[in-house]
Amino acid sequence: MIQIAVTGKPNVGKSTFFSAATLSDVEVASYPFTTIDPNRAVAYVTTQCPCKELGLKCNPRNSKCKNGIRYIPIELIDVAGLVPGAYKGRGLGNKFLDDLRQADMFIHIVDASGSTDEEGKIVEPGTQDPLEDIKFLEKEILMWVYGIIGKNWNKLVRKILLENLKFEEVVYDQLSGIGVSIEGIVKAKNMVGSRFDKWGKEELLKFLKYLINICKPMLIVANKIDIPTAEKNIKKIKNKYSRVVPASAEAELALRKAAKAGLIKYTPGSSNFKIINKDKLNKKQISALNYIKKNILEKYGSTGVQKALNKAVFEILKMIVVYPVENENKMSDSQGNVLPDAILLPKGSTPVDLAYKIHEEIGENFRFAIDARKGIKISNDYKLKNGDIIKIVHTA
Ligand SMILES: Nc1nc2c(ncn2[C@@H]2O[C@H](COP(=O)(O)OP(=O)(O)OP(=O)(O)O)[C@@H](O)[C@H]2O)c(=O)[nH]1
Repeated sequence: MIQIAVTGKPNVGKSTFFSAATLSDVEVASYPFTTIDPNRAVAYVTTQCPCKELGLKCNPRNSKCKNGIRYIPIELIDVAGLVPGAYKGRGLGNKFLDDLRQADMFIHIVDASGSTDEEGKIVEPGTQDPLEDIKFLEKEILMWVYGIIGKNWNKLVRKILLENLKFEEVVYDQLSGIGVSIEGIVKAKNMVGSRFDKWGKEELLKFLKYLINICKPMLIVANKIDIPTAEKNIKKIKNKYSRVVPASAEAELALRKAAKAGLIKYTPGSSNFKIINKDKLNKKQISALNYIKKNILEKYGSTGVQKALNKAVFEILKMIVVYPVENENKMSDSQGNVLPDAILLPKGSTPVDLAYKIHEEIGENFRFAIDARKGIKISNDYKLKNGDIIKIVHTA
């Protein structure tokens, strides 16, 4: 399953974001992994389920479908203990970096309203610059990676030259534990441009910065947009960073709780909700809902929480959703479950990649694939598209 680390200094709303993202009124009881441990839980990305377009009633197994929206599980890791100097082991530094090691990317939550200082203490809104928090996290991660490879750098360079080794393979050996790839190393090296044996500390840091951006991409969630001072700061953050989603984790949590309690009808990510049980709401609750509607949903289009998850998976990690079926006429598995599984795959994946993702044996015995919508055989180098329904034909 895709793993996303949720990071940020204390009091920015990490736990609120985490609770909101992992609270669902879609029936999740059948998932044994809903709460993995206190710091890990299952959240969802959402996409249109093909059931609506095909006029079918689906019976999902690995995901859920509600009103034609497919909820596909991903794992969130709540990474606590980020304080300056984490890379030196301060605070829960090592735990923090260890969590990050496993993640495919991270969502960095900042207090866009500027009301928490660098240690996480509450201050007057608008007094703290959220850009400082972003720079600080980038530095922590960079120095952590530098700590792994920096002290041996000259030795490694000599080894590459003397033994005629490949740069990317030697660097990969050093850094594979933190989830980097050979392609990422080559790309980052090319981005620095100059010859690696001439690099000083500055170039090495530059290389590592590029490498982190490629292998551990970051999405910034500019939280607390319900506080007016956030607006100006969001412009500032967006001027400097391209991957930013304004959000109000608190508003999303309130809406999901109200939906779960049957008070409102609300689809995460949408720009509205409908009150269905007004009698059960008190004046304060109605006024809070009105505030959310006017100051968040109408102004920003959504609370940003679901948008952040979807952007992380579909835009930053570049995933697509493919639906494997065994019976291409009924769009079902062998037991008749229609569109049973929604599989997340990297863009550019081919039918054989899907086969391996379903099961190693199916991958090994792969023969060809059929596009179930068109009922035709597709070539083995066909690049799967988002929403494709595919039958894999394999030897027994
Ligand atoms: N106004 C506003 N407050 C929020 C929002 N999200 C969280 N908060 C508040 O910010 C405070 C801190 O939220 P938490 O979710 O506990 O923050 P955290 O980052 O997990 O903090 P630590 O557990 O200390 O690391 C709480 O009082 C939340 O109610 C938001 O979107 N808007």
